[in-house]
Amino acid sequence: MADNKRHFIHNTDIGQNFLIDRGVVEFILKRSAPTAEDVVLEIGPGDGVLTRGLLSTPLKALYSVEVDERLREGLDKIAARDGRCTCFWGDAVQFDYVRALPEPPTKIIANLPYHITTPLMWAFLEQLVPAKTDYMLLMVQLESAERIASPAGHRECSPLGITVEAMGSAEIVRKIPPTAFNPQPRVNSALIEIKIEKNRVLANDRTWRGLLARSFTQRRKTLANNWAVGYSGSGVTRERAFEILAAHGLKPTARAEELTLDKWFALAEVPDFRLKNKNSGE
Ligand SMILES: C[S@@+](CC[C@H](N)C(=O)[O-])C[C@H]1O[C@@H](n2cnc3c(N)ncnc32)[C@H](O)[C@@H]1O
Repeated sequence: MADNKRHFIHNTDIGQNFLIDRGVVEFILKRSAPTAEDVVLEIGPGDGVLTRGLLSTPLKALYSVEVDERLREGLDKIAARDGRCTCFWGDAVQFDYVRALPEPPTKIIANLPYHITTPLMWAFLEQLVPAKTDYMLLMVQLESAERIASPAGHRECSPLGITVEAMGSAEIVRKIPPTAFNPQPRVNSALIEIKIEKNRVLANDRTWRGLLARSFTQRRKTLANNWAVGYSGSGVTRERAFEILAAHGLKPTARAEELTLDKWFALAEVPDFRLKNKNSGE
């Protein structure tokens, strides 16, 4: 591994900024505190710095998903030394977690490849939260962390952040400077902690996802304009949009970023916005 490490050429196009600050690894382990009951998923184990740290805790099993085969030798050695660790190979966004993992993870603890943060988070919410996962501690770009932790009604809020808020909580627990990584990323990073407490299948609800996606299509435009475009196939005109807004105590000029979580839940009940769920038999 040491020899590999010396000659390894990091591919920063796929987020290969490896953690070198031991203090940050220790912080992640202390904060996430895996117990003997925890099955942990790590995305992008890389050179294994966090993987080895996680294996120093009493966790029951550790599954990791890595895309870069050049890292296979080092990761195979780690797995060979500790039977609790299994590495899967492939693209973590396309990965079929439910079928491939022997057991659903209770926790996801990872230093994510930043360029795929949003699709990965949706994959976790769609596949793993309904199965078991109720805790995530993720290293992401600071800007993404701020968006995810922004509650509905806040300028920076987003469909992903609002969905996380509806399912539990998201908190930035530590900001991390570029010097914690090799090579250093051009952006600041943050550890975001997500706790799932309710609405575990919400991310699979097509009506909810469709409403948020269509409402935020052009975030500086009014909801009436976005709905008239996004729901034109369902017959939602600007006039009908004004009626829906008025019925919910909202101004005709309301924009997606102004709505509270209660309003989103109420709007998701409006028949005009209803989309059938896959496999619902409806
Ligand atoms: C930020 S590095 C983290 C490496 C290591 N865990 C650490 O903390 O230093 C991100 C890792 O994700 C891997 N990666 C990038 N894209 C991926 C993808 N689509 N699926 C799985 N792993 C990916 C990279 O190869 C890299 O090892």
